[in-house]
This record gives sequence, structure tokens and C-alpha cells, in this order.
Amino acid sequence: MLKINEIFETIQGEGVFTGVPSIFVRLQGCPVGCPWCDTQHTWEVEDENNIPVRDMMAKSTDTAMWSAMSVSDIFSTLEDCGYTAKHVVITGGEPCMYDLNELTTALNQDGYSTQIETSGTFPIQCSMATWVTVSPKINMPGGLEILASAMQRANEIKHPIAMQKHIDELEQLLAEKPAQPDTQIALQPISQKPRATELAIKTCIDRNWRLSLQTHKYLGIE
Ligand SMILES: C[S@@+](CC[C@H](N)C(=O)[O-])C[C@H]1O[C@@H](n2cnc3c(N)ncnc32)[C@H](O)[C@@H]1O
Ligand SMILES: Nc1nc2[nH]cc(C(=O)O)c2c(=O)[nH]1
Ligand code: SF4
Ligand SMILES: [Mg+2]
Repeated sequence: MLKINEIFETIQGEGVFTGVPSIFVRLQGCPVGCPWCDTQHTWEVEDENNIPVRDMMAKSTDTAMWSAMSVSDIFSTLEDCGYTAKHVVITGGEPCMYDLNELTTALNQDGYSTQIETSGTFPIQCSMATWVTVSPKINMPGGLEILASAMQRANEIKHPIAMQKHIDELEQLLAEKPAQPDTQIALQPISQKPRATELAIKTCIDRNWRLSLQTHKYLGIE
């Protein structure tokens, strides 16, 4: 069973798929603890926060409540909601705490494209067709071997930055744990801070990397 914090339909706000109508499946639980994380309500998995699916789907604010769902429960919910998006983004929390092979394979077979947003701190278990966005959490728990294999699997590396140190860390990581030659590299300013944004723009131009903005936050949408 997967522990689901929320399922909703919106526009993908970040990275290469920015602008694509997407169904978001947000999993509960993350032990990484990035100080600037914008989804801290997904960190803890408390048994007393297990609620029925209809209550989870009715949530209107960010809470730590979650529902245990099978892949077939998730399909029933997508059908009940009448979503039109054909791209599914699996995020969290840290989605790779879970084996996502069954979910991503079933979604692909049903005609959905799939994407995972992950920190590279757990082994990535998903269909070959899944687009993997790695937002590498350098010096965080997980270990170098897992991070190295995440870098290899990544279709996109999307690195949140606020200062030069974060860019230096990414460059060192890319030198030591190389990505594939066609992997897209993007910098994402942390929390829309003007100085972070300015630094990201300048560095992206210097290195010919992409800029990823959290466009949903500028738009005030989910
Ligand atoms: C909330 S995380 C969940 C998925 C996974 N745990 C990860 O870190 O990739 C989704 C994306 O949001 C980014 N992110 C989280 N908080 C952010 C913030 N305050 N500013 C910019 N990006 C942020 C993460 O780095 C990641 O790319
Ligand atoms: N619109 C929108 N786009 C997103 N891209 C990545 C998100 C995430 O929280 O993983 C996210 C999100 O929460 N909302
Ligand atoms: S790994 Fe992702 S969900 Fe976990 S704390 Fe960092 S940004 Fe948040
Ligand atoms: Mg988000």
C-alpha cells in the first residue's frame, strides 16, 4: 500500500515539464529534512493520521493526514475525479521510499506518462518510461552509491539553490557522479528569493543550464 498525502490536478510548475497539465500524487514521509523544504507537512508518517480516502481527497489545506491506497484504489480515485491530464507526477515527501514499479507500469499501460520528483536518497524503483527528476540532496542521508545511481537514472537534475555554495556543490557532484550526456540540468531558486533567482539566472546563462521557476507559486495555484 502507498501512503498518499494528496492527489490533485494542476499544471506542472517546475522543470522540463513546466506548463503540462498534470495529476499530482503526493506520498507521505521524508527523512531528509531540507531546512527550506516547502512540504514539511509530509515528513512524518503517524499512524493516527491515517484517514479514509474520501477525507484525504476533501482536504483543503496542507496537513500531515494520509490514506493507505493500493494501485487499484488510485485508479478508482482518478476515474472518480474525472481528470483530463494524461501526465502523472509522483512526488512527496520522498516518493522513492516506496516501490513505484507497479504504479508507474500500470499508469503507462493505461496511457499516462509518468514523472517522479526525487531527492536521490533512496533507490529509484519505477518503470523505464518514467521521467525521473532528481533534485540531489548533497551531504544528506542516503549514501553515495544511491546518489550515484540516481544521477545515472536522472532524465533531469533540478537543483534548488540560494547561494554560490549550492552551485559549487552541484558542480562537484556532477564531476564525481556524472549524469547521462543528455540529462537536462536546471537550477531552481529556493522559495522565489530575489537574490537566489538573480544568481540562478546568471549561472544558467554562464553554464548553458536551464532555469526552473516554481511557476505555480507565482500564479498562486496548487
Ligand atoms: C517537495 S520536493 C518532493 C520530492 C523529493 N523529496 C525531492 O526533494 O525532490 C519537490 C521539489 O521541490 C523542491 N523544493 C522543495 N522546497 C523548495 C523551496 N522552498 N524552493 C524551491 N524548491 C523547493 C525540491 O528540491 C524538489 O525538486
Ligand atoms: N504545480 C505544482 N508543480 C509542482 N512541481 C513539483 C511540485 C512538487 O511539490 O513536487 C509541484 C507542486 O506542488 N505544484
Ligand atoms: S527531500 Fe524533498 S520532501 Fe524531503 S525535505 Fe528535502 S525537499 Fe522536502
Ligand atoms: Mg510543491
